[in-house]
Amino acid sequence: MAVFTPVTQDDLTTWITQFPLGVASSIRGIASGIENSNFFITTEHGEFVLTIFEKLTFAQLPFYLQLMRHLAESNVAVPAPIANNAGDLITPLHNKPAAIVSKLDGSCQMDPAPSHCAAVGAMLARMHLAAADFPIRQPNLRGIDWWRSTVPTVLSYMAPESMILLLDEMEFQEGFADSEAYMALPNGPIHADLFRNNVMFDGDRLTGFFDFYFAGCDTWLFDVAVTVNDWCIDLDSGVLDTSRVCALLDAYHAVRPFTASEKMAWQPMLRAAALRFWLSRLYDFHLPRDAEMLVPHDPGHFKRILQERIATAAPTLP
Ligand SMILES: Nc1ncnc2c1ncn2[C@@H]1O[C@H](COP(=O)(O)OP(=O)(O)OP(=O)(O)O)[C@@H](O)[C@H]1O
Ligand SMILES: N[C@@H](CCO)C(=O)O
Repeated sequence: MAVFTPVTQDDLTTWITQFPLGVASSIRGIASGIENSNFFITTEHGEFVLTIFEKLTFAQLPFYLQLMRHLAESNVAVPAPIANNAGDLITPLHNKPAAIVSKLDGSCQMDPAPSHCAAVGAMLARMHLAAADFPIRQPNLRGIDWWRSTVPTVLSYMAPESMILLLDEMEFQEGFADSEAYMALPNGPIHADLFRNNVMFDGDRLTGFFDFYFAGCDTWLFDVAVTVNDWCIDLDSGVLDTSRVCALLDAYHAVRPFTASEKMAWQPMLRAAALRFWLSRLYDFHLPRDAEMLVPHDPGHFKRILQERIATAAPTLP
């Protein structure tokens, strides 16, 4: 159960008066999710999602909420943040930052077909283009600087064979990050965590991307690689499914054509995207916040994906 900070109906009834949403009639904790406390709330104006941020600070949050507002205003389907009567998108609740956003219709597609991957690829490209003129800059907080500081922390928990893989990959990624092809990659605000569980579909219609709380400025190709590494694989083996990869990449390319430098950087970027989630899962597994409340994601899943990307070339970019 991922409600770290409980909110009662009484808490909500008082707090909601600062929003133009009328009286709140219900609140229900959302069990899934590992980062924040999430609730579905119903008010006189409809259904919304209330999030209490457990780690992100008041200083970091404007980037995410303003980005979602910017995208929603650019007709990219994402939850629209609701401002309170003073115009603030982030307001304290139980001494933590909290926000209300619109609720997306539908449910997550956990067994995607090529058509779902194509819808995700096309919208990802539209999102990158729409976010390009977003004025706030905040780095991807799970980028290479975070990898550098996290590797020494997790190494002591790892078996020798995994340590060697991790250290070798870090060395490879340091070289990649210094390469001319990397420096030439187009960048801007990215979602950075666009897994199957962060996209809603109503039937076959994509109704929105959500959970922007790992978003940051980074290369667009990293976002594509994170997405492909989750949407286009066999979950047991990590092996890429060519038809889903091609559907996603072709649909992305039709909206925002890949550049020559992106074509050169594709294979190492898939490895970078695997490394990022192997590392965060290792960290959460060995240094859990509250061991009683969470079943940590399996780090071995992304170790397998990394090994597979090293061993087998992915379909090339169109
Ligand atoms: N705007 C929204 N509209 C509809 N449902 C939502 C929305 N935001 C969150 N949810 C629901 O809440 C669940 C948890 O949300 P979310 O993924 O943002 O949590 P989280 O703690 O950041 O999780 P994680 O980082 O593990 O993905 C989602 O799986 C989804 O069912
Ligand atoms: N998508 C991440 C969880 C954080 O949102 C993972 O699967 O490790």
